Amino acid sequence: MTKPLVFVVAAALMDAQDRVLLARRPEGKSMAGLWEFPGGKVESGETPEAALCRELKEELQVEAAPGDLQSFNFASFDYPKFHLFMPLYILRVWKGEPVPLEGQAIEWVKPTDLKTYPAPPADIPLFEALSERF
Ligand SMILES: Nc1nc2c([nH]c(=O)n2[C@H]2C[C@H](O)[C@@H](COP(=O)(O)OP(=O)(O)OP(=O)(O)O)O2)c(=O)[nH]1
Repeated sequence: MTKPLVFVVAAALMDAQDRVLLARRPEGKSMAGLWEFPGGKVESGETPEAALCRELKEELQVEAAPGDLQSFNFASFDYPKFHLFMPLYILRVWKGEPVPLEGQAIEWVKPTDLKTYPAPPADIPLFEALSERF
């Protein structure tokens, strides 16, 4: 049996000091307690960029424009039950102060400190790429 391919889009919101916004997955979700990039699954009929803007509004009350999402990197990771394909965009421009609307903790993190945050395995190379670049 082949595993499902799950298409998730994620954003590294970066502030003027190049700090990155991480969100902690709440209790009750898979991988609870791990720190991840805001984002979520692309729904049928959506572009990846529209899906990410929708997720940012739902999770963080942040308004972003698809054209402000800059492609940065991607994860292609084989989890036991599915294969994750997850483009990561950098976002530096948005409207509103991020508010955690889904019970998640959020933190602004210096790229070089990302490695100290426990994260889903798919995210580790993305944390490394950000800390090398910024
Ligand atoms: N948003 C986000 N998801 C990630 C990251 N890294 C990573 O492995 N994932 C996985 C966790 C989930 O399996 C999936 C995203 O699903 P989701 O955010 O739409 O919904 P969910 O947590 O309720 O998903 P699920 O565990 O119920 O499948 O991608 C990341 O950095 N950000």
